[in-house]
Amino acid sequence: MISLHQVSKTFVTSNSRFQAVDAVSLDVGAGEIHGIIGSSGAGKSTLLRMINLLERPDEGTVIVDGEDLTSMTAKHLREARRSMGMIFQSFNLVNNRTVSGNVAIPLEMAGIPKKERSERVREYLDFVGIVDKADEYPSRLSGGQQQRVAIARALVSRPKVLLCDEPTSSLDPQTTIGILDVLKHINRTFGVTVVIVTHEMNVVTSMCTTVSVMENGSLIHTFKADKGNTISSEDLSRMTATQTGVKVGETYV
Ligand SMILES: Nc1ncnc2c1ncn2[C@@H]1O[C@H](COP(=O)(O)OP(=O)(O)OP(=O)(O)O)[C@@H](O)[C@H]1O
Repeated sequence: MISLHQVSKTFVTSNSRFQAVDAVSLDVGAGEIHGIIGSSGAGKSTLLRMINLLERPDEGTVIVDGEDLTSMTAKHLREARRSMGMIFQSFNLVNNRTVSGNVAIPLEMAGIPKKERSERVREYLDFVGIVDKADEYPSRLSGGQQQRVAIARALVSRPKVLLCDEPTSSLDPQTTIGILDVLKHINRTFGVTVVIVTHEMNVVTSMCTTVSVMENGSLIHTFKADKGNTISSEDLSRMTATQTGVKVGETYV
């Protein structure tokens, strides 16, 4: 479903250059839940953002669902991006729009008629369990509820891929479990391929079927779970703390 081939990214500022991602190749199969772990600054978010070309790689190719995003025109890329949803640690909701108004944004941009828009918004708010909050504003919701709105907004275009950048890092453990359940449910119900950047051990062990470990911009290891299972903590424990950047509570494994 996702194939990154030798992608690299260097950030250039007025007085420095920093290679965040260095010739990484990665394949994520359809229906997988793929974790990206590694210590802070290893290049995880940059790699994730290259999948939908929020960061355009300096070199290499990005192929999603058989299409080479790196060689597309801007118009074609905008269309291709509709098959990829994305959620963030900080939710990124529009505060002066209601919950429904937020979820409707991708449908408005795609020119979906109002009646169909309302039905789809309701369907996905129902799916994430917050249809009763449809007319509230984001500031009146808890962090977990806000992330559910963001998930509904990412799903409403019926994407094939969901990119998650530390989606539970600002949530408490109980709320995290609820959000992970929603993400697993999305994967099982719609067959959506999920790629998730995380620092949290329970995210990896409770849902990931494959995991990439990044260090200094390179992909240094990939784990695959046994068929039908998720990655075990024993597998991860073979890596050193600095390599995985994954923590249980405050303890790195
Ligand atoms: N837009 C940018 N301009 C300049 N440098 C950047 C930019 N984005 C990222 N970087 C640098 O690239 C490196 C990798 O960043 P990235 O966010 O991908 O790491 P990460 O592994 O996700 O880190 P963390 O776990 O702390 O979020 C960091 O040193 C960061 O400062």
